[in-house]
Amino acid sequence: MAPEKPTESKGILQTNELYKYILETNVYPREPEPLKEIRSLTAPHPWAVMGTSPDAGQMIELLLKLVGVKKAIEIGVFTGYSLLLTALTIPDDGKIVAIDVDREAYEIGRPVMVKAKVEHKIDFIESEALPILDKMLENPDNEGSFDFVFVDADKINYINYHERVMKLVKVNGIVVYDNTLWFGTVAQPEASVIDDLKEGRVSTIKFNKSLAADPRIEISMVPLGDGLTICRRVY
Ligand SMILES: C[S@@+](CC[C@H](N)C(=O)[O-])C[C@H]1O[C@@H](n2cnc3c(N)ncnc32)[C@H](O)[C@@H]1O
Ligand SMILES: O=c1cc(-c2ccc(O)cc2)oc2c(O)c(O)ccc12
Repeated sequence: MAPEKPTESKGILQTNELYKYILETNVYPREPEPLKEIRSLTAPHPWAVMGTSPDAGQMIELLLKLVGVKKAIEIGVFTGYSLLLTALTIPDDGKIVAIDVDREAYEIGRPVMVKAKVEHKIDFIESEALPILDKMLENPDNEGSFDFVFVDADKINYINYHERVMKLVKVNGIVVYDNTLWFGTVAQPEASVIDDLKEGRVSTIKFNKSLAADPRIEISMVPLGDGLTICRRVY
């Protein structure tokens, strides 16, 4: 049986009704209007499923506030749900470096960021993420200077992003990786996984193992959306 995609479906919860219950009681009533607007602008996009789910977004918002994030990096922007969420949450003099190869998708959400008066906090860079992270590391001022990093891009590069991100985030800073359950396939035998998900399954399993063995971080894997792994840089 093909795995269900997580948006508007139950993810790893027991039922879709339970997921609907969580959204309707806890999430939608508190979701800021500009985020609702980005969701509806994104809905017709053929890859709308990639947008951060609002329940995962709520958890990220809580983390941003708990840590008091001022400087952030986002790898994987798409139409900008998580980017706008971050921009709305950090203070007016906060900054987010947001990297994505796809400017067209970003342009779908950008008018909402302008209307919400948060665009001045955003530095969108249209590029592959790895060379940008390497370039950022050439400037010693960037080392250990970021409070928060959200990684939600090509899963096969998560291992490569992690090494760079560990140098950019400060001690006690937070890094969140999305899709660390990869549609539940990380716990399924390869033979039962559809071809489209096989490559992501292998890289996600390898990545999860490497995080679990990394002494520089404390971690918690949260079964929200498609799985979020929250890491705190310890040293
Ligand atoms: C899952 S979507 C991001 C969703 C986004 N965080 C949101 O809340 O809507 C993944 C994004 O990663 C981007 N991407 C994929 N490979 C990339 C790479 N090597 N460098 C930069 N961006 C990449 C894609 O263009 C896509 O927009
Ligand atoms: O269905 C997807 C696909 C992706 C994805 C695939 C390949 C890339 O290079 C980047 C992203 O990401 C997703 C995602 O982050 C999500 O939360 C749900 C679905 C998908």
